Amino acid sequence: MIEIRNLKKSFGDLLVWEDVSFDIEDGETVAIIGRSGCGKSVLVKHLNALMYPDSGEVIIDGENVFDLEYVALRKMRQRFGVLFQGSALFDSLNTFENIAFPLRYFTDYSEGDITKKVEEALGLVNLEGTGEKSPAELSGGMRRRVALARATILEPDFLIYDEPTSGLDPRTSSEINKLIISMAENLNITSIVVTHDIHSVLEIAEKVVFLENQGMCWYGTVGEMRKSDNKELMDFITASEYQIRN
Ligand SMILES: Nc1ncnc2c1ncn2[C@@H]1O[C@H](COP(=O)(O)OP(=O)(O)OP(=O)(O)O)[C@@H](O)[C@H]1O
Repeated sequence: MIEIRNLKKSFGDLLVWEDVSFDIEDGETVAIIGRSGCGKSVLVKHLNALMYPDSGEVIIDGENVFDLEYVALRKMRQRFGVLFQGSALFDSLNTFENIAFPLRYFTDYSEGDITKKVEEALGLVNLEGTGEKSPAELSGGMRRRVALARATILEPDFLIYDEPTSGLDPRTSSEINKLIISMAENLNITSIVVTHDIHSVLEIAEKVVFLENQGMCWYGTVGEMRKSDNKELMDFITASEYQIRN
């Protein structure tokens, strides 16, 4: 479980947000939504202490991540996988080597074990037989799936998705959303998804954190969001041009 308690972050005179508090239960999928620049990416960087707050705590399984020393910090960070915006694959490596990269870097698995794990991972994202292809030969949706296989290859407890469907057409976005759900279920991963895409939120998330006006404007389940009369939240959703009340 991740407990976010009274977080405040500023950069010089710029207050990004303050008093952000919410919980992420094991195995659940939480969406972080809000306008461009409201501090979604900054918030998720606090979860594994890639950024430190002005004040507040992030408690993972009882320990405040901002108190951890080098070895414990490294260990905690290894519990996180990240799916970066735009996939961030290594163009010079083929699909197999992109997925194998974290195994080569962080483990001492034999070549046979690496091959077995990468092939399993390719199967999980429905990309069997594409190991030899370079990222340039893949479609946007396929690249996203390779990135997902790479982000999960070390079997993280927590997976941060930064705009996982941005730039994809609705059908491909839906395929990625289904994979996010199946990854969460099959690998028992707790997922934190930064997104502008309300349709994705409705498809994949159990809880929603809405950032606005330098704070956490609304937090609740997707079911509660459908019925909410929070004006800022409704304005944001309406602006997203999606009728959730239908
Ligand atoms: N390292 C940094 N130093 C200074 N300011 C920063 C830094 N990182 C982010 N910011 C500022 O903090 C604010 C929040 O940025 P952040 O990237 O978290 O927004 P976001 O909600 O993820 O936006 P988007 O949806 O456009 O990706 C922005 O004003 C940004 O310029």
